[in-house]
Amino acid sequence: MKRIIVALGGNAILTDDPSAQAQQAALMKTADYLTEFIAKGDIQLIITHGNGPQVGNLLLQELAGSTKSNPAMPLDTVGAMTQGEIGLWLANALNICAKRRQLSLNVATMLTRIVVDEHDNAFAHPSKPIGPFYNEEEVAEIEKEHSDWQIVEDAGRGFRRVVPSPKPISVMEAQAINTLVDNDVTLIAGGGGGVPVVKAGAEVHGVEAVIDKDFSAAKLAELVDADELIILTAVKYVTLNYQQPNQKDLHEVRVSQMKEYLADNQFASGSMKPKVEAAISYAESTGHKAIITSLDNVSSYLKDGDGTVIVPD
Ligand SMILES: Nc1ncnc2c1ncn2[C@@H]1O[C@H](COP(=O)(O)OP(=O)(O)O)[C@@H](O)[C@H]1O
Ligand SMILES: NC(=O)OP(=O)(O)O
Repeated sequence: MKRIIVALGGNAILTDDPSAQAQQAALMKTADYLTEFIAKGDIQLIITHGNGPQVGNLLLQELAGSTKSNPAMPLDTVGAMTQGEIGLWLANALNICAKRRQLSLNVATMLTRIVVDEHDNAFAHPSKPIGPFYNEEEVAEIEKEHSDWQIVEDAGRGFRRVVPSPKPISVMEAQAINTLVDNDVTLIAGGGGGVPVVKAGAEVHGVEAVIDKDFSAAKLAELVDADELIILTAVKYVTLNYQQPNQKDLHEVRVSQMKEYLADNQFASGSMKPKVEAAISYAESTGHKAIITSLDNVSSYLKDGDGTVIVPD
């Protein structure tokens, strides 16, 4: 049986409608693709997912309802809440879809803490977009109310708040994760990139940041000695000259070649670049391949290997 880590991108969870009902419906579709993949491939999946829109939205709700006797929770705690929220929906959806396909899956969601360096440069340079998109007038209003927020333009799609996104160093629940995975659990772990924590001696405490789930997925894949890392997003291929007349799909690419494309700024920061970096890091450190493709292509990938496949040199 192959052990594969998948990292689910935004389109696997959120459509235009951020209601709980719509997100659960999106996750049902996602679970349908994933259980088809499991059924066709004799695969054990370990799943991680993003939380950028959800953590930002939940933080806004916390702030809007905050009073002295019922204060808003900090970002790390809100991140943990979104692990629970999305982990719950995804586990339910996987159970339903597995039953439809007569698959016997033992699904569990693990609240995962990921150790980061409190001196990571990312704390001085927030880069992770969270929550909704704003237009220029809305940004002007928000800046009056939240002078400490950093808001940036997000790839031509509008403006979003950005928060620090330190790199994952290690996984607090490493041993528990390996125990579950070795016992054939279909594990949802490291959701939202994991809750970022720092260690000070014997103490552990959460820090206000959001880790990129693609980097956490690569860490988890190394941890459980996965055969492959698959990063699922909205596009079937990573491309060169993205959205230019000379756009070119990438199929199988060696790590050294991918590094050259990275150096050539082919991949947008905050969207495709972290995926490519995570894929390179995984392929280099494990000698296994990493795949970036679309959710709806995941079963075809199994059949014909189609998608962007990053292979070690
Ligand atoms: N070179 C590129 N090749 C393909 N897609 C790219 C490229 N550069 C930017 N993108 C965009 O990046 C998106 C993936 O990033 P994002 O939407 O942030 O990921 P996620 O699926 O994790 O939410 C793609 O759907 C595409 O719109
Ligand atoms: N935490 C994280 O990477 O979330 P998104 O994928 O939603 O940005």
